[in-house]
Amino acid sequence: MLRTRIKFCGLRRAVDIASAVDCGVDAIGFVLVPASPRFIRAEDAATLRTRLPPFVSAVALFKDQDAASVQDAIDTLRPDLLQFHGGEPAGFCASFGLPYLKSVAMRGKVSLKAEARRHAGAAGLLLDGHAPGEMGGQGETFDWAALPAVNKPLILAGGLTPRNVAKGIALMQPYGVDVSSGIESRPGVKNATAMRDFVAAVRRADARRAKP
Ligand SMILES: O=C(O)c1ccccc1NCC(=O)[C@H](O)[C@H](O)COP(=O)(O)O
Repeated sequence: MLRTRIKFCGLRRAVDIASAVDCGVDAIGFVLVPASPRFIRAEDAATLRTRLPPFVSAVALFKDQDAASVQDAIDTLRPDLLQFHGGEPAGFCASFGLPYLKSVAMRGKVSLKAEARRHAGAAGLLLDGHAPGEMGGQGETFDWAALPAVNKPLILAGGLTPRNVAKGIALMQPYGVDVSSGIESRPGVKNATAMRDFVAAVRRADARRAKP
């Protein structure tokens, strides 16, 4: 059976980490972008990271930060995966020697094939609903349609909620889904019921996907 991978992003509280892990999430994103309302210091993220059991990954998010700040945060948090949300070139993203996701702002004209070529070294592309240059975590969807075949895992993000995630999975058949504001009470404060409903909706969509 297909299993859409699930990442919850922008967690800042131990209680939210515990709820997310209980739901069966695959990855937790820590937003290390100082301008974000979900910003968490790498030291605090490292403390929360100790609560992640085996097979739940820690993802460190950055947006247009300099190499020294990114490296400092990596040294402190020791994430499994990096996620770059700005205009970072492929060479910069790859220079830290860790697998990375590159976000693609889906507002405007985008060629996913060109992005996949540009970021040939990326572990995957994260398709987000905001405009180029904006921060992620805006709760904005984009025009969902069948995805072109690219030789990279594609992660659907941007404005997902427990109510619409099944539709996104059915239309786009992504490798994974990523959600932040759709499972929040307010920025950085997650809602346990919404987290549970989100995972349940993904699993129902997976069960439908598996049917011939
Ligand atoms: O969440 C932020 O504040 C943020 C700031 C700067 C760069 C990225 C950020 N978040 C990324 C994400 O949370 C997700 O990858 C994605 O954008 C989905 O967010 P949402 O539309 O709120 O579900």
